[in-house]
Amino acid sequence: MTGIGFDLLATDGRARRGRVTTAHGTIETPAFMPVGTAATVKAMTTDAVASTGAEILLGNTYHLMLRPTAERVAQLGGLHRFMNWDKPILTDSGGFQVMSLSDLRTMSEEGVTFKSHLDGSRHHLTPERSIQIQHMLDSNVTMCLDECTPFPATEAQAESSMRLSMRWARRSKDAFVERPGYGLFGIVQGGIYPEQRAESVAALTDIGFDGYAIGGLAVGEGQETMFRVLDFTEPLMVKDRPRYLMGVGRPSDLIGAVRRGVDMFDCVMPTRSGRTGQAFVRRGTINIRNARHAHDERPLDADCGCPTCRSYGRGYLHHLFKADEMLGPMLLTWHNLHYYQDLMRTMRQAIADGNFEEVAGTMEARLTEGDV
Ligand SMILES: CNc1nc2cc(C(=O)NN)ccc2[nH]1
Repeated sequence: MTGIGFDLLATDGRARRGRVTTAHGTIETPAFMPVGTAATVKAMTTDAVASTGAEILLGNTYHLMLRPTAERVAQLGGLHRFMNWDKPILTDSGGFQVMSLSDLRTMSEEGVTFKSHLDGSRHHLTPERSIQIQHMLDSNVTMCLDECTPFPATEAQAESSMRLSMRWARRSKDAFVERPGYGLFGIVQGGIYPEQRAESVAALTDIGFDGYAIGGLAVGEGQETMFRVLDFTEPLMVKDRPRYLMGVGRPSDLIGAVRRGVDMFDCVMPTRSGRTGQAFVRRGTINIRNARHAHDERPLDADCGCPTCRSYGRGYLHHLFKADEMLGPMLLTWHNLHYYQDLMRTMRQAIADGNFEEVAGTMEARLTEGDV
């Protein structure tokens, strides 16, 4: 196997059931990737993450290049060894974080220069450097360095930004070291504009990648617009390679995007909001800090089999958050990641069974029931 393998196992409408094969194991798709920003999925051990059913994690190049540096991670055996995760890892290119976290950024044809949000030190990221860093991290899935076009953007701005990203995609591909079980994904840009998205898909397909991400979404455009962009972009994409929708999303986003042919997702929602006391459940969301949970001995979700729901009541979880006890964020993170994996597992089974629309429709209806 050169690069990353992908088998399309079943389809149901535009929804797809597949399997990605890497040097560190396989990933059943549709798949959700927990975000492990600084070589840790916050508040979780890697064993706990594996117990939720996650088969692949996301690492952030921006954070790791600043601290502890890619050289240090390589010296300590690569990201798998460093963080004790022996399954697949996808790393992003750093581009999105540079634009959203760093200070004093200057963009040029060459790359992006920025100051670290940690200590103000200056750094330079080019397609070549980003690919090299991801190689040093021993990432199974490397992402091209691109520019995530801001929202809103005029069509001319989206076109110019996308074309820069396509030139960087070519440079990323030229810098990538091919290894069996390791792959490089291109990233489709083009804003909300059909012609720009089509040009980007064609440019990336012509270069040739192991998988294709859809970038530039979940940047404030709203769910309806995001789905509309998927509706005219996904049909243009090759069917024999994974599609990865970056930064998405809430449960209703995941259901709608799987329905539209997306295979892979990453999002900080289950982990970040878990740490703030927000639990995702089959009937919507619960903010455990709300006083109405103080005396409630029920679990977060009666249909959930996670360690949190098996052993702890809402009243206890409410107490942990009010007392600012670290077990609170741990237990809610664990529940949310488990729930997200249950959601993906349910969708995988429904596509294989040929009843995706019925199952998805039922889940979407329950999500709006509220009063959880
Ligand atoms: C949370 N929303 C969100 N949108 C993203 C878009 C990109 C992208 O276009 N990278 N090239 C990356 C991460 C994202 N996260």
